[in-house]
Amino acid sequence: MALSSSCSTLKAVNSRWTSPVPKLAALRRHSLLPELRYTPNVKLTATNALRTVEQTTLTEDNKLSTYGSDQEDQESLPKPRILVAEKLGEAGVNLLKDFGDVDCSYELSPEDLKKKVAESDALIVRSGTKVTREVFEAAKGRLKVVGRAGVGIDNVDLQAATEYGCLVVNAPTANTVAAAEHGIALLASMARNVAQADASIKAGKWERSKYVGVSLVGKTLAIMGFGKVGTEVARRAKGLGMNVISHDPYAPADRARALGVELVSFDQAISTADFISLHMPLTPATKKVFNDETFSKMKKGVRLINVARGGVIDEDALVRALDSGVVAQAALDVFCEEPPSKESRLIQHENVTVTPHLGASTKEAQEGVAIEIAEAVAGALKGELSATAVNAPMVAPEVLTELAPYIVLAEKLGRLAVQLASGGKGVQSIKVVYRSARDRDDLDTRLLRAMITKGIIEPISDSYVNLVNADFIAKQKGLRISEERTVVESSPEYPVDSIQVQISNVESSFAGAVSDAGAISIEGKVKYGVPHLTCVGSFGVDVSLEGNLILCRQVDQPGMIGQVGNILGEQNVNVSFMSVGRTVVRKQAIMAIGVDEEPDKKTLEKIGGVSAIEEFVFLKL
Ligand SMILES: NC(=O)C1=CN([C@@H]2O[C@H](COP(=O)(O)OP(=O)(O)OC[C@H]3O[C@@H](n4cnc5c(N)ncnc54)[C@H](O)[C@@H]3O)[C@@H](O)[C@H]2O)C=CC1
Ligand SMILES: O=C(O)C(=O)COP(=O)(O)O
Repeated sequence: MALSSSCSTLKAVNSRWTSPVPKLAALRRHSLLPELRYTPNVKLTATNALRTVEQTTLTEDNKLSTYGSDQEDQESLPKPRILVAEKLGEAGVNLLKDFGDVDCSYELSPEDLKKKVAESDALIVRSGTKVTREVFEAAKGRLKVVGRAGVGIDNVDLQAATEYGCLVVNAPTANTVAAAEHGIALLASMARNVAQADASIKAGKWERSKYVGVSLVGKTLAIMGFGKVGTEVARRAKGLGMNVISHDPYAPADRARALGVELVSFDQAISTADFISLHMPLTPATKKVFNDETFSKMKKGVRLINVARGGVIDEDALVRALDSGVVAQAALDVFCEEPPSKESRLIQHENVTVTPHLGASTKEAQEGVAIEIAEAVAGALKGELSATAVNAPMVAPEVLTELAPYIVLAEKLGRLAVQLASGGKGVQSIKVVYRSARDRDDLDTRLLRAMITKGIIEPISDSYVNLVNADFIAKQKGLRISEERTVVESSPEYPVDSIQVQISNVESSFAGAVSDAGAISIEGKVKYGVPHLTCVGSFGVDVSLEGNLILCRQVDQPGMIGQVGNILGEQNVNVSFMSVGRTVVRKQAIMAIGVDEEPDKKTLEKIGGVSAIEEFVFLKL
């Protein structure tokens, strides 16, 4: 099929892999993600552009290499090669075969995987294949898409993928029910000793009194992480007559209420539950969150189910809790190391039931996941935008160059705003106000909005947010993000004068950040290319957004800067910036202090102990 250079439909673009196409350059101009396909050695791609922009090193060469030249026209193009490295449902494989050359090679050694990716345009994996930096290095730019046939992407080195310009997509919805059902299966079989009794009877024994179980009805189940899987577990546990509570600092209370689930604090959840089921992602904040200290707060005889990720539990501490009887039983589908060592005391413990990461392993889920990932991978190879892309912004290079410092500002404002929110209600309603001298059509705020969303969501989830998936993720998380433009009389040479992020209907950990209108409100500007915080609540400040930040609200009186500066100095914490903002002289002021290091708890307590300081908060940027 021949295409003229005026062809602009996606359908025409899509035919590129299935039939000889003479005018490659024409297609490149119309593809939504052209750089994913035709520039194996590009320095800047849709995927790595953001990283490049964050480092503000976009060069003219980069731009040229992204879009190439018309000299690369070819007479015909081969089909893309897709390496499927783990068992994938047949429907998905067939879908891929319609589109490319599919190589299903399972259980490859790391060395063989590296050899194969050098000849593959796409790679599809589940949780058993580690897609490391070495894999991307070995691919030498050939690998354009990695598809994770499932939710968790902790086995893919996303930073390396981004650096190598490789798009990563996942299949976040098709295995939700399967994971929830497995959680319920483990809950019920653990309570009734099904696995232990089965092993006993097969060993020729008949031990009826040894395997007396516990009932579920009327018992309290704490669901840690009220996301897609947690919600489905709650629905099912309710049907079993259990009293369901949940801890999820970011879940909307109305969604929980609708299911008759009470959202409670972490300590309340673990100290009152008879059963605890884990459904939070593995993030730096949740790593080993179940440890000696938290086990000691649990009700003696609690039962634990983990279908999320092994890394949220300190496995040695769990063995100690099982030995002491604090945890009566545990049912585990996931482990810090998979497969776990045969000698693992945890695996061998008589009160532990284990399955080999089977949460997503139902016929139905695997067919669903296979189709979801096959469509995402094929779509990405065709140059379409993917709703489940986890690392791919796509904006014209010249727009990226101009927006670079504002992108950094936007993410930092999002990150700061969410850290100022507290209380059990969850963040739901966010308003972004851009003040700009530009015409509406002349300012593309998608990337800025995406970065604010990223800043808000990333500290509380393992979702990776970018231009492609920001709206999708925000919607999934129940976030409503509205944007407003205010025209100001400044120079249209600069795209944005200021960005304000407001979060309404939440309590704040820092009352000074709440505006007269009752919303958490912070505003920032770019000054000399550097993002600055310029307003907190009703207080004007001016502090560069680098390192970390301490905000103090105090009585406006002399000597405050000195006192706090001395406390930080004594602990060798370097102050990078300091700014004081006040509304009425000698009444109240806000002090914004930029610090290079993270002060320890004692230092922060000392700051809080200064008599004129009414409140303070430490924020990570
Ligand atoms: N065993 C298996 O085969 C499977 C495991 N999973 C795993 O289950 C987990 C949950 O998956 P989904 O529900 O699809 O994800 P999700 O993103 O829909 O839900 C995660 C929830 O955890 C919450 N959360 C974040 N930090 C938290 C914290 N510190 N404390 C409490 N809650 C917190 C989030 O707000 C979110 O609501 C993931 O880690 C996923 O990889 C998912 C499918 C199958
Ligand atoms: O989707 C997930 O996060 C899972 O843990 C499922 O993993 P799997 O695809 O079965 O290896």
